[in-house]
Amino acid sequence: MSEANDRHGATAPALEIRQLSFAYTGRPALDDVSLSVAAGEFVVLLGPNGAGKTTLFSLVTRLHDRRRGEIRIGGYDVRRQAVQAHARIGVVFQQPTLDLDLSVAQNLAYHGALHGMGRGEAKTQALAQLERVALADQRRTRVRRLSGGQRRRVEIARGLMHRPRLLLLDEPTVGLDIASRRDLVEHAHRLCVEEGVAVLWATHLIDEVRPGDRVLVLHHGRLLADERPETLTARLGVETLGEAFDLLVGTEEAACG
Ligand SMILES: Nc1ncnc2c1ncn2[C@@H]1O[C@H](COP(=O)(O)OP(=O)(O)OP(=O)(O)O)[C@@H](O)[C@H]1O
Repeated sequence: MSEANDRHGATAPALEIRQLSFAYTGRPALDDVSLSVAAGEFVVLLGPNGAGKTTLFSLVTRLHDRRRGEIRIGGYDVRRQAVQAHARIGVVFQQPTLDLDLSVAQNLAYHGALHGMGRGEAKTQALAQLERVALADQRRTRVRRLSGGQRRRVEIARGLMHRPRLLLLDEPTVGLDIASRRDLVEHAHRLCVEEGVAVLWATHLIDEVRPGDRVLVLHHGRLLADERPETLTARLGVETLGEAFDLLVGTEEAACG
């Protein structure tokens, strides 16, 4: 979708957050967070439980809205230009949100209708996205019969049906085995390279970070690092990203993996 870029210049980031702060009934959950994700970029939002990752996603998607700061998607302000902004986001939530008693295709058709897509367009997009995640031949299967990894792939296909430029994934590998986790990480990287989709991947698992990924370390609602693993380890004078993470957030809260 180049419309946002046409209007806002080719350099409009897929996501831009400026000085974002948010509190749940007086308790700060995000404190002055600024970040930007370029078009087609893969960025890991790494933080232990309670760091504020889900809260940040909730503010981008406007599940919560009482906050300070600015959020733009593809150059569009999520409050003042909500329709344009939200047409450009796909989301895979931490908790699975598929209807287990519907088929894969029915789940995707429902999403297409929610996004105002015609039936024909929704069907075409659903098939194209299911092919990308190698699940086209399962489209008539009830979701209940799929494995955890397959369900997550269906959610990614669904999140991309309306052709967003930014895909938010909130701990998408929770509960999956190692091979399925690796497949999902690889798939998300391919989306960036082949489709130009920007991906913000939230996790507490260090082993989901790949060399070359940009890593945002979030802890107690504050952004403590925004750099490549190799830059971060060199800056902190340690060997591994795990050691760097321990130093930043404290060993007692260190991510596993
Ligand atoms: N609805 C809520 N009401 C009050 N406090 C909340 C609410 N949701 C989250 N919090 C608190 O806000 C902080 C950030 O939580 P958040 O869920 O955003 O973190 P997270 O990084 O996504 O963690 P996790 O990986 O455990 O989901 C935590 O201290 C959490 O207890």
